[in-house]
Amino acid sequence: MTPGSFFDRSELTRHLWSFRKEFLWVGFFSMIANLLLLTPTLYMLQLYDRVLKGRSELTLIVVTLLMVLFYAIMVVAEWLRSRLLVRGGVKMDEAMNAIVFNASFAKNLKRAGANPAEAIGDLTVIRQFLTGNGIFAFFDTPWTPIYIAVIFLLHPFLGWISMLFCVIQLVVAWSSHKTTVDDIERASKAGGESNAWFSSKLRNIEPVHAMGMSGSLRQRWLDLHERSLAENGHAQHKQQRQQAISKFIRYTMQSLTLGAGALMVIDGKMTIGGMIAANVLMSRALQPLDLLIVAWKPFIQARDAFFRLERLFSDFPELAAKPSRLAPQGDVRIDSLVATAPGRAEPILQGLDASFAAGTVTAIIGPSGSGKSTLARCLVGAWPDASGGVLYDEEPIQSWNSEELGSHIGYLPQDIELFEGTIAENISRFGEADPARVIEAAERTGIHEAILRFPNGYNSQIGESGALLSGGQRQRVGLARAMYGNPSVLVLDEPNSNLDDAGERALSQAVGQLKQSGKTVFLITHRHNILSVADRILALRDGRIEHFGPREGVLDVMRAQDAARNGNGHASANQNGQGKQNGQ
Ligand SMILES: Nc1ncnc2c1ncn2[C@@H]1O[C@H](COP(=O)(O)OP(=O)(O)OP(=O)(O)O)[C@@H](O)[C@H]1O
Repeated sequence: MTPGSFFDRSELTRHLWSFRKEFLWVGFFSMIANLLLLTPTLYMLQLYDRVLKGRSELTLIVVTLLMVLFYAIMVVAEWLRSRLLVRGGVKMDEAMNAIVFNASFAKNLKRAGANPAEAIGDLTVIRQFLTGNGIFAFFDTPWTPIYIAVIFLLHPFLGWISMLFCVIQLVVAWSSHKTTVDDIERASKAGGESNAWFSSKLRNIEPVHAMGMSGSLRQRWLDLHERSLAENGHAQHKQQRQQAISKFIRYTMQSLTLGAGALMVIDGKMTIGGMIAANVLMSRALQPLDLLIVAWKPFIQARDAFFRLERLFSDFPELAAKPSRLAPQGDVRIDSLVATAPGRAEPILQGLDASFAAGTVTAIIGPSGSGKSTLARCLVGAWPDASGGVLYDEEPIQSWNSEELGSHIGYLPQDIELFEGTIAENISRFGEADPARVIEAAERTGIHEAILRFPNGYNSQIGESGALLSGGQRQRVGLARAMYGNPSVLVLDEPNSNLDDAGERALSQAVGQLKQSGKTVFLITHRHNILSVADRILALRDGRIEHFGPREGVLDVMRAQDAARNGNGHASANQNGQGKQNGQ
């Protein structure tokens, strides 16, 4: 069998198609389970119409044994179909999770504002739908007509009544679902918003406490919470009213079937056994319809999740692995680099050109908001929405295998961004830790001794985002992570912002060693004492290069400009050297 056009339309549908065998088996077991659901009806008919009339104990034993056997087969069939679906769901998850991870990773890198865990959540929603009870409704509902057909065999009048009742049941359940679904969704959204708001404030509890903000924040939360309570109350009220109506109609229908059967018995058109059997069959026929209505919402959620994932895969397809290359030598060039943040239209960097030879240290300076961190992100390829380019060894950064290149880059972001785990795991970038290299990196940043003083040394857990470390320790662990494995290029965004004098000395020493071993280092800083280790300075202003050249030359020009701004106009840039240089 080849996939039909629907199953051929995307990677996701092709994966679904690969589970067709499992679905066929589930259909087969559903058929057995549903046919054997007729067991109580048949048993009852045999008891009333054969055993009791004939007063035959042997018949009773035989039909009872058959009944037990049928129930056993039915239960095994139900168990097997559940097992198949659970296994299929897990297999589907396993087949898809790496692709979902990569695609959602690529999406988050491009659009920082998007819900980061949406795609993983979507995969879970689909798996839960496929392995939950809801999907059985879709396998069981087609059997409702069979039950009704058997009722028709008992008596056509009862058959018509049961058909009518099924339609009523569907209409009632559907209208009750329709009346309540929006309110339930609003209530759950309001609850989620109120909880999310509360949790986000708990994460920043210290300033809240220190600056006495809890009263006003509590008032804001109470507003949200009260809205959530009101929405919940409203939704529950509607749900209960609908449930009462449904209950009334269901009980009435059940008894009316019995009453109609009794009428048939009085008229001599049916046996008592038939009357009771029809009643049991009626409730069997209605059961999958009930389940179908309950399963409808998860089905819609799974369908939406499915389409979202399809869109994600088509927007961020798995790219063929880029060819392996030797480690970069460390020559970096930026070529007419125009870059902006994900989701922002106006460019932040406005056409930068510069080259940085291996074995040089460049300090990137400039006022707040001038684009230093943006340049750092472009240099490490974290913000790929750039035009122009960043080239490593004269090859565009996009043409490198990003995981391979990443192992040759050391990056310390401004917010440091450590991960929950041990110190050793963080330093070794959660790869296979080489203890000697972990220690070497820690020693370079001067934190080795401090780590040894922790109760579990390098195996100490650092908590979420490194919360159990001090600001300076976090920064040094982040620096050690950047230096781990001797990368060719290091981009350190404000590496000394939390360091004490000893830390700064260790950093300067480490940068000196990196330079000597031919590494290319970028230091983004507001603090001028670290500038002494830089060979060159690149000064940014409003996303453009204001100065770029040897350290002393640029510093002289800047001093002259400062002096001119402060009224000592005689110290001009021309007297003092290079002005804007080309970075040679
Ligand atoms: N994620 C983002 N989305 C939209 N705009 C951003 C984003 N990140 C930065 N910007 C904007 O880009 C500009 C440059 O920011 P950037 O962080 O690169 O500056 P910076 O020179 O590193 O500043 P600082 O010295 O304060 O860290 C700022 O105007 C900022 O508002």
